[in-house]
Amino acid sequence: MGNITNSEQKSVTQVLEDIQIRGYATQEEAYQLINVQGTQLLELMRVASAFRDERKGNTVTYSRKVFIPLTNMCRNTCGYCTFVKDPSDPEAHIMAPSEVYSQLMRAEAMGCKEVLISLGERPELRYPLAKEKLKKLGYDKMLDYVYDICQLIIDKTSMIPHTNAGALKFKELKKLKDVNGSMGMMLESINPKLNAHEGCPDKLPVVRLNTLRYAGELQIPFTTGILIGIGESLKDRVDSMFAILDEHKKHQHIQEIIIQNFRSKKGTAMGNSPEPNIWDMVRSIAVCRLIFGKDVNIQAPPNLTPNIHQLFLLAGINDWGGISPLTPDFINPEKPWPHIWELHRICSELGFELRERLTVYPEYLIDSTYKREVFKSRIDHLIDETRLVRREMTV
Ligand SMILES: O=c1nc2n(C[C@H](O)[C@H](O)[C@H](O)CO)c3cc(O)ccc3cc-2c(=O)[nH]1
Ligand SMILES: C[C@H]1O[C@@H](n2cnc3c(N)ncnc32)[C@H](O)[C@@H]1O
Ligand code: MET
Ligand code: SF4
Repeated sequence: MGNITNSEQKSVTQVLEDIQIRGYATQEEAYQLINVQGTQLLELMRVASAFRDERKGNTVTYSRKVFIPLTNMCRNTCGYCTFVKDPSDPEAHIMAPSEVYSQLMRAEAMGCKEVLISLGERPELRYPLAKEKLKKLGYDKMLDYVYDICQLIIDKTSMIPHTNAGALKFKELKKLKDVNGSMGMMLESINPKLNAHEGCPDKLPVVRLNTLRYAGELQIPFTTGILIGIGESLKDRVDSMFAILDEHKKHQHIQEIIIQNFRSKKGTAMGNSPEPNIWDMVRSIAVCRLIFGKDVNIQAPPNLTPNIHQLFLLAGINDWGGISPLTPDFINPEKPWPHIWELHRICSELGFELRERLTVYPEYLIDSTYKREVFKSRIDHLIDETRLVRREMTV
């Protein structure tokens, strides 16, 4: 790790000047910046903020969404997750199409434009009971059901699906691409040895990185990110960001990076693990901004750390992600969304303007191979509604 008192190293001020001139940070520079303190931290935040301002102006966005937790059964057992339920748990479920449908109707009436489908990964491969429940709905594989639910959303509503089904194979992504505006999966961390991910085949970094690569090859506008505070080192944080950058450089498809803080929950393997502090978040956001440069969209969830939203703005985010007027964050249900008017106030106090956006960022609709005519007209219509500035849309 970079040691800021090492006489052979450039000063933080010098490093930040170099980054400003070049327009992005190198890996060595990021190692040096990920742990800065005091005034140097303020300098880091100033440069990260300036990068954000240069391309995003004072606009900060959010997506008005409804969350559909299609199933909470999962073949993984992440040490931080309370969303996952064992099939023997009375709360374990697969949502029936009629349940999904009635939520969709409510969401549309409330002005939601994104449907976030988020679910446990491949439960049918681990649990006979999950397989049986799925069979009753007429499916062998959970992902085939996901496809049909996305199709239902397209057919019956004006909302746009965004699926986060975790690690997926090329063929699975290829199929889901046609029925999603954008898709997502958190890398979590590049470190393959975290206790948090013991016994989680889908959390192996190589498997997650493959998913990022396939999504790139398929030109799917993709949301990914890292979890802060699950046992990774500071170096791991930087390395995770560079692993994402490598994939993005190949295919320019990463529409958004989420810097998400681990929240410790009773009853989980990590129930007694310490949570990251706000400065871990601030440094990670600012360093991420400097690594990825001015164009990238950086999101930090507004419900996982109440009361310090303005620090995230000063660290360089330009997005709050999905906020729902209807459903809780099922992954962190004990953390309510701030009211949208409250977020408006928080942003405007610092001179930022909060605007609604769609699940897919308009500048990422650049793939002329999209055969998804349905999304083009829908997105045109919704963009008018959200007052979003259309930036060089080519479709
Ligand atoms: O409510 C949530 N939304 C999550 N979202 C949705 C996010 O807030 C936005 O609504 C979408 O990414 C659209 O930009 C994710 C999306 C991804 O693609 C990958 C991971 C997440 C994680 C969360 C999450 O933990 N909670
Ligand atoms: C959908 C995403 O939610 C995140 N996730 C799951 N559990 C937690 C938690 N306790 N705290 C913060 N984020 C969490 C993971 O990063 C996953 O990829
Ligand atoms: N299981 C998926 C993942 O971890 C999405 C939902 S997590 C509660 O990436
Ligand atoms: S975080 Fe996702 S992959 Fe991990 S146990 Fe929960 S639902 Fe499964």
